[in-house]
Amino acid sequence: MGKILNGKELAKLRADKLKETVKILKNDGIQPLFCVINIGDNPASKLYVRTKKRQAERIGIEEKIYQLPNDETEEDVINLIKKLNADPKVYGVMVQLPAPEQINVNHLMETIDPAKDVDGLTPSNMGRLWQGDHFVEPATPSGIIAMFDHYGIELAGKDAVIVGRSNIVGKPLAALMQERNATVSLLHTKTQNPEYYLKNADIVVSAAGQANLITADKIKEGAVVVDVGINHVNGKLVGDVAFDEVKEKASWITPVPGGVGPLTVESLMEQVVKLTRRANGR
Ligand SMILES: NC(=O)C1=CN([C@@H]2O[C@H](COP(=O)(O)OP(=O)(O)OC[C@H]3O[C@@H](n4cnc5c(N)ncnc54)[C@H](OP(=O)(O)O)[C@@H]3O)[C@@H](O)[C@H]2O)C=CC1
Ligand SMILES: Nc1nc(=O)c2c([nH]1)NC[C@@H]1CN(c3ccc(C(=O)N[C@@H](CCC(=O)O)C(=O)O)cc3)C=[N+]21
Repeated sequence: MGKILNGKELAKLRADKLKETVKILKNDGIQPLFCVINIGDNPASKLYVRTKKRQAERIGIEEKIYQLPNDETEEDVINLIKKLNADPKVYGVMVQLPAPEQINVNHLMETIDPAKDVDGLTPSNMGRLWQGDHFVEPATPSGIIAMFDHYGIELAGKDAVIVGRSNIVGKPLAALMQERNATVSLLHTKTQNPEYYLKNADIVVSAAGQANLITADKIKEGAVVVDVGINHVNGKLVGDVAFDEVKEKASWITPVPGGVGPLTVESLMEQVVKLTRRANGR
């Protein structure tokens, strides 16, 4: 039976350490502060923004939320980002995704100062990630790598499959895992024969947003299974993995909730502190 990759517990461990670092900064008069721009009234986004704020407060980080209406223009959001870029008290700027359709997310990402890019999603930081010379990492991939490190899960030479190729999860995670010498396949809805890749994978990461996508019959005995998916089925929060059956076949598995989610939030806080320190030359 698979052992549990306890993201919640690891997130707490890392947060306690980070809190100490923040305490030292604050003693020296440096207050880590980041801003989250949330456009529209997507209930899930509002929940995430609140979860982040709670976690930030626990660590001693200030989070300022800019809640914008659903019909906000791209130009207005860009102007807000420019204002935050210019504010020396602000060390991080991020846009909660998804954004309403009148907004081209790439245009927003191009506007965020790469030195304040806590989400690691600006073109230059995404580019650096693939060049192997990065400073910030997108939160979810960063949390997943921290989890592999903590539990001693070796990536070198392993066959890894990531289901989903989004800019916030699949693509940056592929960069980080291949940097650790895994051989990475990125699967998506046009993949001809997903079963072929999954059956051979030593490590499976699912970030598709489809409940029960990964069942026991699809994976290799002893695979490491990481579930990024967040789905609501009959009022219950589940991932992409059929947890009860897959845990019998996997060597390691993340639960949902309590797996990747808490690590995502914690990793974001790590990036806020990293950028705050860098901006202050420490
Ligand atoms: N726990 C956490 O911290 C986080 C959780 N999430 C969750 O992860 C999930 C993915 O989010 P996000 O990364 O934003 O991705 P998107 O929702 O933007 O995209 C989903 C990706 O999965 C692919 N996909 C969907 N269904 C299948 C399928 N049946 N077979 C193969 N590929 C499939 C899509 O392929 P195509 O490109 O061809 O459309 C696409 O690349 C969501 O449930 C989200 O809520 C996201 C971020 C953080
Ligand atoms: N610019 C941007 N960056 C993101 O990183 C980003 C985003 N936009 N948009 C949405 C997704 C999703 N995401 C999650 C964060 C925390 C949990 C989380 O804390 N989950 C808890 C459960 C929460 C609950 O009960 O609903 C858990 O899995 O244990 C989940 C998902 C970040 N995302």
